[in-house]
Amino acid sequence: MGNMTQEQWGKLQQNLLTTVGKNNYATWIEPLEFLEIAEDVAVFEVPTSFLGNYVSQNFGDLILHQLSEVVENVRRINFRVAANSSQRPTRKAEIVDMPKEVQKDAPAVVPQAAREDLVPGAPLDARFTFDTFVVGKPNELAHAAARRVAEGGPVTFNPLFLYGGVGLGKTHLMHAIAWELQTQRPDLNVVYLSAEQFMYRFVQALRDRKMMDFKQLFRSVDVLMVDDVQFIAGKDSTQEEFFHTFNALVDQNKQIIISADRAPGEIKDLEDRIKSRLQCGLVVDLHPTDYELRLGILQSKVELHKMQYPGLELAPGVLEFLAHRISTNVRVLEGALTRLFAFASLVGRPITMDLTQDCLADVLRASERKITVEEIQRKVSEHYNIRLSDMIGPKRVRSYARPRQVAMYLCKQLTSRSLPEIGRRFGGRDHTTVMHGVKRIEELRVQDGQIAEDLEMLRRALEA
Ligand SMILES: Nc1ncnc2c1ncn2[C@@H]1O[C@H](COP(=O)(O)OP(=O)(O)OP(=O)(O)O)[C@@H](O)[C@H]1O
Repeated sequence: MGNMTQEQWGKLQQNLLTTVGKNNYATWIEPLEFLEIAEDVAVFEVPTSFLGNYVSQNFGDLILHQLSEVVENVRRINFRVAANSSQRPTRKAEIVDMPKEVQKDAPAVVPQAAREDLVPGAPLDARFTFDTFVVGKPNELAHAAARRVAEGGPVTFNPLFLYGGVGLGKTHLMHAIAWELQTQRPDLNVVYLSAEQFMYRFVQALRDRKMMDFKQLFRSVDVLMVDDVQFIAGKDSTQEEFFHTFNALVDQNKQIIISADRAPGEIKDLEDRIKSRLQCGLVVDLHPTDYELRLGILQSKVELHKMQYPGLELAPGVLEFLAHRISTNVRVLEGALTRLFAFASLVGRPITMDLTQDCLADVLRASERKITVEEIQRKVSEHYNIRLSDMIGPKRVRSYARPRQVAMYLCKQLTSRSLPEIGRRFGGRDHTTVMHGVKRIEELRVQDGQIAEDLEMLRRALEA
């Protein structure tokens, strides 16, 4: 039988720190208090049984191995939960200044879902599966990446970062991944929640002095999905905690999936170190829908409505009309269809073109297409295969200058922006520069067949 002094345990902890990394160490090893070696069992005190179980499963062998180099005949480790652990004085990690989110952003009453201490995830929507997700050109890459992650195989890109405008299917894809993983890999602990819920839970843990539980909970998931991460921009303490959670999981090679309404680099008030972390894996965007995708989505949703309202007739051309006219986002498209079916069934008439126009007059008016300068810049930079930042930036080489002029020309043609306004959105250029650019493209349009063709293609893509 051997024994170990606190000093030896201190040294051993140092070794463990280098082996498991700073984050894991702070979360899992530091809270262990060495008590004694009784017979061949090394006994540690832990603040919660959860921590004990986790350490035992994930670091047990490692600790045992390192212990056996210092003391003879240790064969097992035992974790004893500290008596009165819930009333124990707060540990170092829990003594945190209340962040400003607590006073400023968090509501006085934390939503019910956020109070379920031991369940970090939010419920999944049963309708959001891969089966119901319609794939088209604008979302095929995001869909393929989501499918890959949903296989639950070795982590190849971490994180998967999905971004795109409102209502384009980010949440749908994330839920689909979660459903699929739950079926294929029930052994994995998959957690989905919005960045807002992450913040509520963090704030609640601070208030209740349960930061250790919070950290353990989030660091023990196998797949973490955080929706709408732009929400934590400007919320310093939440960002800080998110960053640590993120790093701890990446260190353990656990899959992370993040969504946002824009690319990581474009989220304002998000710390640079987080931005760069978010860009480390695969960043894919969901493009605005095109006509074919909208029609596909409508056709698939119509099947459900027909089941709900059997016998309701749908005149040919109505879906095509809606796909053409409502191009804002899928949520609006779905809402329009639901309303149309409900209305037709109430008045007991078939869904004709006339009825559609009556019933949806406001939606149709509201979604009259307004093309923005940003959309034009994006489409044109994609078309010429240059980065958006180079199009807007100061470089004057021909390979950037020509696309820039094309984009300026299209802004003049397709938006109601003035020349000085357009100049401002192209990196603060003068209106005379814009004027020159527009003139140059007008000339080239006549002389150069390729430019004329590019312009036509871009215009059609923007007006789709
Ligand atoms: N490709 C698609 N196929 C089928 N349904 C879709 C598709 N894309 C979006 N939807 C539907 O559109 C609605 C909005 O999608 P979702 O909530 O996933 O959007 P989001 O990108 O997360 O938007 P937000 O930025 O508002 O959170 C959902 O009902 C979803 O099922």
